[in-house]
Amino acid sequence: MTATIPSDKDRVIIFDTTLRDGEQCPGATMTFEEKLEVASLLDAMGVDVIEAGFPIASDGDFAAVHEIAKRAKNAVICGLSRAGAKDIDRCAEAIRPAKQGRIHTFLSTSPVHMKYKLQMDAEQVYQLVISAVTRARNHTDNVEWSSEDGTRTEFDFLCKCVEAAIKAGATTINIPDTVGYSVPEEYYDLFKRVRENVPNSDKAVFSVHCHDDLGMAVANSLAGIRGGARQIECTVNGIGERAGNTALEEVVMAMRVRNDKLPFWNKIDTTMLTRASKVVSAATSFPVQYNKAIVGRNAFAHESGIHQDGMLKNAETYEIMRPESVGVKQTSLVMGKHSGRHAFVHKLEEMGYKLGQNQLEDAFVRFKALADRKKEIYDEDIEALVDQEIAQSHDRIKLLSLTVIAGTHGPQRATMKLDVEGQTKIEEAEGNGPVDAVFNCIKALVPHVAKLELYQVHAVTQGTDAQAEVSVRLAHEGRSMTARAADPDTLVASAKAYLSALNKIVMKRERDLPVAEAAAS
Ligand SMILES: CC(=O)SCCNC(=O)CCNC(=O)[C@H](O)C(C)(C)COP(=O)(O)OP(=O)(O)OC[C@H]1O[C@@H](n2cnc3c(N)ncnc32)[C@H](O)[C@@H]1OP(=O)(O)O
Ligand SMILES: CC(C)C(=O)C(=O)O
Ligand SMILES: [Mg+2]
Repeated sequence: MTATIPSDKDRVIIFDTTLRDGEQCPGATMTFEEKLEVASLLDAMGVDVIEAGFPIASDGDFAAVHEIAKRAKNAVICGLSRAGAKDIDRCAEAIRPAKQGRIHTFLSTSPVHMKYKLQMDAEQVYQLVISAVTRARNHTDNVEWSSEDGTRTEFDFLCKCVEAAIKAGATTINIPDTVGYSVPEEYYDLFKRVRENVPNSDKAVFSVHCHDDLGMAVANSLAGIRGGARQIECTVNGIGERAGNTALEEVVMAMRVRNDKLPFWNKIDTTMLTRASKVVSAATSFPVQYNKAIVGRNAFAHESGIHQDGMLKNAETYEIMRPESVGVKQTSLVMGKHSGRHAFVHKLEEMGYKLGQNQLEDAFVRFKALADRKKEIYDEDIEALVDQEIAQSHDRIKLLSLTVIAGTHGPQRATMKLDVEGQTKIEEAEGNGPVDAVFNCIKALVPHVAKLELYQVHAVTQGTDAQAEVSVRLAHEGRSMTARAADPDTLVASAKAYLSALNKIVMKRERDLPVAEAAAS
């Protein structure tokens, strides 16, 4: 097999605008320190161009761009500016310390933007494109020009502006889908046609910049690359104006995983993607949706039994990339109501349990019952459940059912059904509180002289649906018997814990006496 050497013509420049377009979305403002942290991570991750801010916007934005420009080791540091002298000069000053700096100047070219927003005619816009790029070019030879609202721009006018911008010295031409309006075929076509129609198009790198208003930012970006663009403007976690920008982690992994259909490459160290996502989420306080591609908490998690079984047999059954490739330690098989026996056994083995077939079957039935009632099943839940299963397998007294009436109007009343050595017994009792009623039921069903020494309740995990773990200590014949039981219902856990302690007493004596006598003695 011959290894394919990636060629420069297929190299895609990753232009990250998390700190500029990303920060533009309401609520995502980052502090100076947070911006430095994000920039340093992007630089280390292999991002080619970091758009660090919009220097004319505020002194804070200027300072952040300036400091990032000083610190960047590898990336080109870029600042955004409108098409005016003041903006461009301020931007040039901000990026000055960078080893490699870029001025990114933009101007709207669509009829609606020109008429209503800029209140300029096409000729004025055309002249302003030339003067802005020329001014930027006087500061640096790395100039990007964007035709804002490019996808709603009249085609001939777009080509005319692009040609003029390149002639004036722009080295990168960005045609943004500013309002997320385009569809992949159309965006592909746009780049193909602009590059074919603009005579000097070979003198610039073309760039895509997509918004996700119709959920097509990633698909559109990749279509633009197929159409000849070689720079993708994107943000970590896809944050940005309105519905956001193209998600960096998604385009990067799409090109890695589907290189057969998208034969392009980039320099990103993909093992840093998850960390970048977490850092940006923390800096912006924007949570990452659980099912977000690549970096969502469920991106490598499986709860359904059929999927878990497949994953245990071969990871390729349900995963198209390895979690390690994006910096996630390992696939997680989440135990829940959709899990099956294969995953349950695997989980038990991981936790160090080896159960016999019958015990396993019982534990699985109880696990399913618990999962039906509880949103998240933690390892501690399974531990409590299996420990109980093991402890109860030899029990002489078993709880069959329990109903308790509690509330503000006492006395509280419990109805309990027990299996006592194979015999079903039912009793009803009142008490001073529901727990007392439950324990009185037990005393009525299995009369005994053991005294309750301790009763304690803990939550196994957090949340109002957490299992309650109850400890009970009974004093009998000068010795204490302690037992624990867990259940999402505190009263059921209380009954089970009491019965478990009682069972221990009974077991001690059962070789000599029948159960009722043993308990009564
Ligand atoms: C598609 C995009 O993402 S574009 C980038 C959007 N990002 C931002 O706007 C964030 C930073 N912005 C800001 O801090 C402020 O808007 C500033 C500092 C840039 C300007 O503030 P102000 O001077 O108060 O103007 P304001 O924001 O109210 O209006 C924008 C002005 O810029 C003009 N303008 C808009 N785009 C451009 C452009 N590319 N080139 C020149 N002028 C432009 C508008 O026509 C309007 O001009 P007017 O004042 O003559 O009507
Ligand atoms: C400034 C430009 C590139 C932009 O963000 C857009 O058009 O969406
Ligand atoms: Mg944008």
